[in-house]
Amino acid sequence: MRFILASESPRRVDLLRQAGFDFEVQKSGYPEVLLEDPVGTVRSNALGKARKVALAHPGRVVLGADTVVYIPGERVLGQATGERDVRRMLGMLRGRWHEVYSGVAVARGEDVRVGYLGTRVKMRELEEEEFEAYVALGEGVGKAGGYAIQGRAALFVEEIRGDYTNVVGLPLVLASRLLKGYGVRWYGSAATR
Ligand SMILES: Cc1cn([C@H]2C[C@H](O)[C@@H](COP(=O)(O)OP(=O)(O)OP(=O)(O)O)O2)c(=O)[nH]c1=O
Repeated sequence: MRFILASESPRRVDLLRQAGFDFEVQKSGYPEVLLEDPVGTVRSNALGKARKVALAHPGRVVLGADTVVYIPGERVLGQATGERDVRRMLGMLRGRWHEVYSGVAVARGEDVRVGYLGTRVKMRELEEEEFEAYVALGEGVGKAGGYAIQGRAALFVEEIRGDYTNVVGLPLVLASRLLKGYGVRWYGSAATR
Protein backbone atom coordinates (compact mmCIF):
# COMPACT_ATOMS: atom_id res chain seq x y z
CA MET A 1 0.00 0.00 0.00
CA ARG A 2 1.27 3.45 -0.97
CA PHE A 3 1.75 5.80 1.98
CA ILE A 4 2.69 9.48 2.42
CA LEU A 5 6.08 10.54 3.78
CA ALA A 6 5.57 13.84 5.61
CA SER A 7 9.17 14.95 5.17
CA GLU A 8 11.38 17.16 3.06
CA SER A 9 14.49 15.25 4.04
CA PRO A 10 16.17 13.58 1.03
CA ARG A 11 17.88 11.17 3.46
CA ARG A 12 14.52 9.79 4.57
CA VAL A 13 13.41 9.40 0.96
CA ASP A 14 16.62 7.51 0.11
CA LEU A 15 16.34 5.16 3.08
CA LEU A 16 12.69 4.29 2.40
CA ARG A 17 13.41 3.77 -1.32
CA GLN A 18 16.36 1.57 -0.51
CA ALA A 19 14.01 -0.47 1.70
CA GLY A 20 11.57 -0.94 -1.20
CA PHE A 21 8.60 1.06 0.12
CA ASP A 22 6.04 2.67 -2.18
CA PHE A 23 5.31 6.24 -1.07
CA GLU A 24 4.91 9.86 -2.09
CA VAL A 25 6.29 12.97 -0.40
CA GLN A 26 4.25 15.80 1.13
CA LYS A 27 6.04 18.43 3.17
CA SER A 28 4.38 19.02 6.52
CA GLY A 29 5.43 22.62 7.22
CA TYR A 30 5.15 21.73 10.90
CA PRO A 31 7.07 24.18 13.13
CA GLU A 32 9.54 22.02 15.08
CA VAL A 33 10.17 22.48 18.79
CA LEU A 34 13.48 21.95 20.59
CA LEU A 35 12.97 20.88 24.21
CA GLU A 36 15.52 20.01 26.90
CA ASP A 37 14.57 16.34 26.60
CA PRO A 38 15.69 14.66 23.34
CA VAL A 39 13.04 11.91 23.47
CA GLY A 40 10.24 14.42 24.16
CA THR A 41 11.54 16.56 21.29
CA VAL A 42 11.63 13.87 18.60
CA ARG A 43 8.34 12.27 19.68
CA SER A 44 6.53 15.58 19.69
CA ASN A 45 7.91 16.72 16.31
CA ALA A 46 7.34 13.34 14.62
CA LEU A 47 3.74 13.31 15.90
CA GLY A 48 3.15 16.91 14.81
CA LYS A 49 4.43 16.27 11.27
CA ALA A 50 2.47 13.02 10.79
CA ARG A 51 -0.76 14.40 12.28
CA LYS A 52 -0.72 17.58 10.24
CA VAL A 53 -0.44 15.75 6.92
CA ALA A 54 -2.83 12.95 7.99
CA LEU A 55 -5.60 15.44 8.76
CA ALA A 56 -5.24 16.90 5.26
CA HIS A 57 -5.39 13.42 3.67
CA PRO A 58 -8.15 11.41 5.36
CA GLY A 59 -7.82 7.65 5.03
CA ARG A 60 -4.14 7.77 4.00
CA VAL A 61 -1.28 6.35 6.07
CA VAL A 62 1.25 9.10 6.85
CA LEU A 63 4.78 8.81 8.31
CA GLY A 64 6.57 11.69 10.06
CA ALA A 65 10.03 11.68 11.64
CA ASP A 66 12.43 13.89 13.53
CA THR A 67 16.11 13.59 14.46
CA VAL A 68 18.22 15.40 17.07
CA VAL A 69 21.69 15.00 18.55
CA TYR A 70 22.06 14.87 22.33
CA ILE A 71 25.13 15.48 24.45
CA PRO A 72 24.15 13.56 27.58
CA GLY A 73 23.37 15.82 30.51
CA GLU A 74 24.23 18.91 28.50
CA ARG A 75 22.12 19.85 25.51
CA VAL A 76 19.98 18.90 22.57
CA LEU A 77 21.22 19.97 19.12
CA GLY A 78 18.81 20.44 16.23
CA GLN A 79 19.71 21.16 12.62
CA ALA A 80 22.74 23.35 11.93
CA THR A 81 21.43 26.42 10.13
CA GLY A 82 24.71 27.60 8.58
CA GLU A 83 28.52 27.41 8.70
CA ARG A 84 28.75 29.10 12.10
CA ASP A 85 26.32 26.60 13.55
CA VAL A 86 28.26 23.64 12.08
CA ARG A 87 31.46 24.99 13.69
CA ARG A 88 29.72 25.44 17.05
CA MET A 89 28.08 21.98 17.05
CA LEU A 90 31.03 20.00 15.69
CA GLY A 91 33.22 21.81 18.21
CA MET A 92 31.10 20.25 20.95
CA LEU A 93 31.01 16.76 19.40
CA ARG A 94 34.65 16.20 18.37
CA GLY A 95 36.59 13.70 20.47
CA ARG A 96 33.63 12.36 22.46
CA TRP A 97 30.52 10.21 22.58
CA HIS A 98 27.06 11.61 21.88
CA GLU A 99 23.62 10.20 21.20
CA VAL A 100 21.33 10.55 18.18
CA TYR A 101 17.56 10.23 18.67
CA SER A 102 14.95 9.79 15.97
CA GLY A 103 11.22 9.79 16.56
CA VAL A 104 8.88 8.12 14.07
CA ALA A 105 5.10 8.58 13.98
CA VAL A 106 2.62 6.86 11.69
CA ALA A 107 -0.92 8.26 11.49
CA ARG A 108 -4.19 7.57 9.69
CA GLY A 109 -6.94 10.08 10.41
CA GLU A 110 -6.95 10.66 14.15
CA ASP A 111 -5.24 7.35 14.93
CA VAL A 112 -1.49 7.68 15.50
CA ARG A 113 1.35 5.51 16.81
CA VAL A 114 4.78 6.80 17.74
CA GLY A 115 8.15 5.36 18.71
CA TYR A 116 11.75 6.49 19.05
CA LEU A 117 15.27 5.06 18.99
CA GLY A 118 18.63 6.21 20.34
CA THR A 119 22.08 5.39 18.90
CA ARG A 120 25.43 6.20 20.54
CA VAL A 121 28.14 7.67 18.32
CA LYS A 122 31.84 8.22 19.12
CA MET A 123 33.47 10.96 17.07
CA ARG A 124 37.28 10.93 17.02
CA GLU A 125 39.33 14.04 17.76
CA LEU A 126 39.69 16.31 14.71
CA GLU A 127 42.79 18.30 13.81
CA GLU A 128 42.20 22.01 13.28
CA GLU A 129 42.82 21.86 9.52
CA GLU A 130 40.46 18.96 9.05
CA PHE A 131 37.82 20.55 11.27
CA GLU A 132 37.91 23.77 9.20
CA ALA A 133 37.85 21.80 5.94
CA TYR A 134 34.66 20.03 7.04
CA VAL A 135 32.98 23.26 8.13
CA ALA A 136 33.86 24.89 4.78
CA LEU A 137 32.49 21.88 2.86
CA GLY A 138 28.96 22.82 3.93
CA GLU A 139 27.84 19.21 4.26
CA GLY A 140 26.80 19.72 7.88
CA VAL A 141 24.27 22.47 7.12
CA GLY A 142 20.69 21.25 7.57
CA LYS A 143 21.83 18.18 9.52
CA ALA A 144 21.16 17.56 13.20
CA GLY A 145 24.38 18.16 15.13
CA GLY A 146 26.03 19.65 12.02
CA TYR A 147 27.40 16.47 10.44
CA ALA A 148 26.34 13.73 8.02
CA ILE A 149 27.46 10.20 8.88
CA GLN A 150 26.42 9.10 5.38
CA GLY A 151 28.81 11.68 3.88
CA ARG A 152 32.36 12.86 4.55
CA ALA A 153 31.76 12.74 8.31
CA ALA A 154 31.93 8.93 8.07
CA LEU A 155 35.67 9.59 8.34
CA PHE A 156 35.15 10.95 11.86
CA VAL A 157 32.98 8.21 13.35
CA GLU A 158 35.10 5.77 15.33
CA GLU A 159 32.34 3.64 16.75
CA ILE A 160 28.56 3.42 16.81
CA ARG A 161 26.29 1.47 19.15
CA GLY A 162 22.84 0.92 17.73
CA ASP A 163 20.99 1.43 14.46
CA TYR A 164 22.96 3.26 11.73
CA THR A 165 19.81 4.32 9.81
CA ASN A 166 18.64 6.06 12.98
CA VAL A 167 21.68 8.37 12.77
CA VAL A 168 20.99 9.15 9.10
CA GLY A 169 17.46 10.23 10.07
CA LEU A 170 15.04 7.30 9.92
CA PRO A 171 15.40 4.02 11.84
CA LEU A 172 14.14 1.50 9.31
CA VAL A 173 13.41 -1.31 11.77
CA LEU A 174 11.16 0.99 13.82
CA ALA A 175 9.56 2.66 10.77
CA SER A 176 8.75 -0.68 9.12
CA ARG A 177 7.27 -2.03 12.36
CA LEU A 178 4.98 0.98 12.76
CA LEU A 179 3.97 0.90 9.07
CA LYS A 180 3.17 -2.82 9.31
CA GLY A 181 0.64 -1.94 12.02
CA TYR A 182 -1.29 -0.10 9.29
CA GLY A 183 -0.90 -2.87 6.71
CA VAL A 184 2.01 -1.20 4.87
CA ARG A 185 4.88 -3.54 3.97
CA TRP A 186 8.08 -3.12 1.95
CA TYR A 187 7.26 -6.13 -0.23
CA GLY A 188 4.36 -6.88 -2.52
CA SER A 189 3.75 -3.33 -3.85
CA ALA A 190 4.07 -2.20 -7.46
CA ALA A 191 7.30 -0.31 -6.64
CA THR A 192 9.16 -3.44 -5.52
CA ARG A 193 7.99 -5.94 -8.13
C1 LIG B 1 23.13 13.15 12.64
C2 LIG B 1 22.69 13.22 11.21
C3 LIG B 1 21.53 13.88 10.82
N1 LIG B 1 21.14 13.94 9.51
C4 LIG B 1 19.92 14.68 9.08
C5 LIG B 1 18.64 13.87 8.98
C6 LIG B 1 17.57 14.92 9.01
O1 LIG B 1 17.23 15.29 7.69
C7 LIG B 1 18.24 16.10 9.70
C8 LIG B 1 17.53 16.45 10.98
O2 LIG B 1 16.47 17.28 10.66
P1 LIG B 1 14.94 16.97 10.91
O3 LIG B 1 14.40 18.22 11.52
O4 LIG B 1 14.77 15.69 11.65
O5 LIG B 1 14.32 16.74 9.45
P2 LIG B 1 14.26 17.69 8.19
O6 LIG B 1 13.91 19.10 8.59
O7 LIG B 1 15.51 17.49 7.38
O8 LIG B 1 13.04 17.07 7.37
P3 LIG B 1 11.47 17.05 7.73
O9 LIG B 1 11.23 17.85 8.97
O10 LIG B 1 10.78 17.61 6.52
O11 LIG B 1 11.17 15.59 7.92
O12 LIG B 1 19.58 15.72 9.97
C9 LIG B 1 21.90 13.32 8.54
O13 LIG B 1 21.54 13.36 7.35
N2 LIG B 1 23.03 12.64 8.90
C10 LIG B 1 23.48 12.56 10.18
O14 LIG B 1 24.53 11.93 10.45
